[in-house]
Amino acid sequence: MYGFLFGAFAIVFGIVITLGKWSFDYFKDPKGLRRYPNFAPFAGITNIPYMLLSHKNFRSHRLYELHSRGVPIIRTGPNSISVSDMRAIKDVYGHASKCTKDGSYVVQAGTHYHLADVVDKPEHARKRKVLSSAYAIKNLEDWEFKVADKIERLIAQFDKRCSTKEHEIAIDYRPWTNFFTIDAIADIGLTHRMNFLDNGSAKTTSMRPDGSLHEVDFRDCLYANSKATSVLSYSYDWFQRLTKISKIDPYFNKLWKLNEGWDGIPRYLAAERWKRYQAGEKLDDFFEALMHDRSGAEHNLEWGEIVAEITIMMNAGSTTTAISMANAMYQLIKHPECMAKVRAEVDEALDEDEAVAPYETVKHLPYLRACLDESLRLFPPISHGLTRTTPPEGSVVAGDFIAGDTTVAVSAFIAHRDPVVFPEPERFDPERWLGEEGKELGPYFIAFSAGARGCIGRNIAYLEQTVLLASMLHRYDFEFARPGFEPGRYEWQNLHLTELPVMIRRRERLSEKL
Ligand code: HEM
Repeated sequence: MYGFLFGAFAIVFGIVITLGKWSFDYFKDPKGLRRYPNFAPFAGITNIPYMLLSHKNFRSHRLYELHSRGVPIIRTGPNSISVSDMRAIKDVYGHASKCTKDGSYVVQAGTHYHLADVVDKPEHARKRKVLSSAYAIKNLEDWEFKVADKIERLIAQFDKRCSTKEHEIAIDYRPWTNFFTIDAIADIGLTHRMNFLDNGSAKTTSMRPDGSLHEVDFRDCLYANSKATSVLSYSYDWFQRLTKISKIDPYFNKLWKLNEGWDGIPRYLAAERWKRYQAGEKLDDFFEALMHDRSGAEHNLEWGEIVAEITIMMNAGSTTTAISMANAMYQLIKHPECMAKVRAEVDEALDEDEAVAPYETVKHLPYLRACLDESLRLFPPISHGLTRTTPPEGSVVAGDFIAGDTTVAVSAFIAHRDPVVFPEPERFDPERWLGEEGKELGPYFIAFSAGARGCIGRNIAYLEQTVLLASMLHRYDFEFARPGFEPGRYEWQNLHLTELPVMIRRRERLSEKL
């Protein structure tokens, strides 16, 4: 009885002390952050309101509403701010910026950092050098046949699912874009066949730490990680404890279990590829570039680092591009005048019976690229503000001095809606990207972030998106399976669209020839 009372008293005492300290820090305000409005009550005292926002809502949309009222800097947590002023892009992410990735990357890292979560600048530069040969445009064009192979497999599936005058079939385009990008990156990166396109499913093998294997769903596992970390990673100091505590909740418990399945997928893929490497197979892929440079000098990476790099490649290398492909198709179906224009451009460039668009032929089609960029502008697959910390001496961000070790973030979703740079920001308007005026938008387009930590996979993303979209539009007509369809949007670590139910028909001009 006394033990129970003592325990309850200790918990209440702990809560009171913690709340007291948070409030004391808030009013003491050593960094001068109280001058910025809180996005919600208590946001200046604790990260809990932002974590709740992240759990329940589209956080960048909420911040956008607040910034649109003419507030350039909003406090999102005791030590974090969201900035909508476009000058902040250069100050926070630019090559000359002294800001670095912040604690949210550190708490989510595994035993070894990978290219995307390493914070230390020299260590990042070392990794980027190793990986840049793998991601170089030269390799990329050599690997185009791997992408073309995936297009052929997708076409084989879509041909079977085409609607006809007699028989209408609705398919969800969204998962197919994911099967496509996962199959493609596994082949480019590891010469591994996932066969998701052939199977129409993301079932795959995961390896437990003890080496035993089990079957999991790639997308379910990866998205579970994305959902859980998009909430909990905003509490840096408490992340590990919250991860344990959150397992009491059935929702989070399920996510963390699925996340174990996710950890096992790159572990399995790395082990399989390693066996082939050990057996002396010479394969032309990303893994080979991880092992040694072009002259054959070994990189001698630790096993944990190799698995970490494969993890980020399979994650960042598939999810973002798949979302982007589904969004572009959604926008084009929704805007038939843009669809007609881009299709005319593609048809003009391709032979009538060409099924897979060669990259060389379609990569410079201006309207096709403009459609992709406009879709990325409106719904950037990484939409939330990427968190950076100011250097210890502080830094000027958008004209304001921000004290050292403060988290600052500019959301692509918000920046891309600045009406001065992007007039009528909610309008899908590919024309804005054309000509000289279009080129001037470059510094404000941050779908791939910017500076030294900008996306290394951008070339792969454009290769896959351009070839896929051109091939699809050349072969099929698309329409929403439900007239007036609008997708739901979930913002986890990525901004997902729920589904994209469409009907596909072989274009008459082409099918007549068969
Ligand atoms: C449309 C597709 C893509 C979009 C919108 C995108 C977006 C981004 C963004 C915003 C970042 C910065 C992340 C941060 O600061 O936390 C990033 C980094 C990165 N992306 Fe992508 N990405 C795409 C495709 C890819 C692909 C296909 C790959 C790999 C094959 C890839 C691999 C990476 C890696 C490794 C980084 C970390 C780079 C570094 O810190 O040096 N991405 N990407």
